[in-house]
Amino acid sequence: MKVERLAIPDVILVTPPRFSDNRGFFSETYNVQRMTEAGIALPFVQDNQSLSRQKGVVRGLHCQLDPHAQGKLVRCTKGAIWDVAIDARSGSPTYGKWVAAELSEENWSQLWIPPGFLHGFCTLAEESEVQYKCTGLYDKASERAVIWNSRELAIDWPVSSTDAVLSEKDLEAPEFSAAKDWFHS
Ligand SMILES: Cc1cn([C@H]2C[C@H](O)[C@@H](COP(=O)(O)OP(=O)(O)O[C@H]3O[C@@H](C)C(=O)[C@@H](O)[C@H]3O)O2)c(=O)[nH]c1=O
Repeated sequence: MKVERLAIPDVILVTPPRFSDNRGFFSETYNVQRMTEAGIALPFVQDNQSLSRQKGVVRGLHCQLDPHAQGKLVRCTKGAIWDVAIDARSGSPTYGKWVAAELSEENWSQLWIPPGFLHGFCTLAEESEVQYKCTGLYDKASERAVIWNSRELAIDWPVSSTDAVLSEKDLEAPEFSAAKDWFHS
């Protein structure tokens, strides 16, 4: 399995091998031993899947507060997304910094986003399907969001503000400064 630490080293991009033959392919998309060796050691308790019909759908930037904070292992099983992780742990040397990776049906990569990070993605193709494992259960009261195009983060999104498609809830989210006390490193 290919393992790459990104510019924020706690964020890890992994690419499990795919074994192709005349029938199609086989892949171990999660193996606790290999993921632990790669640095993804927390136990997962919930699996999620979402489908976004259009290109330019933006979901995020989301997190849950402690004790319901979630680490997420994200992959794209159909289409393609641009996946973003933002360090929201105040006191961290990379606080307020972001990293991104393209995840697609084709490149088969997965992005590990630890607890204490905001997460969001933008679809690069129609009918994009995203699946992710979470280390914490959904807890509605603990959910928090930051506006996707927060000026304070200057994320280099592959979609313009006029073309992006967001939920009403996400359009009402505050700037990143609202997140200053959400997590501590
Ligand atoms: C996240 C979540 C939502 N829901 C429900 C609430 C709501 O009625 C419906 C849709 O929820 P949302 O609009 O929040 O879905 P979405 O905008 O796709 O939210 C997701 O975005 C990405 C970026 C993440 O990182 C995820 O953790 C999650 O926050 O699904 C659950 O039942 N369980 C869950 O774990």
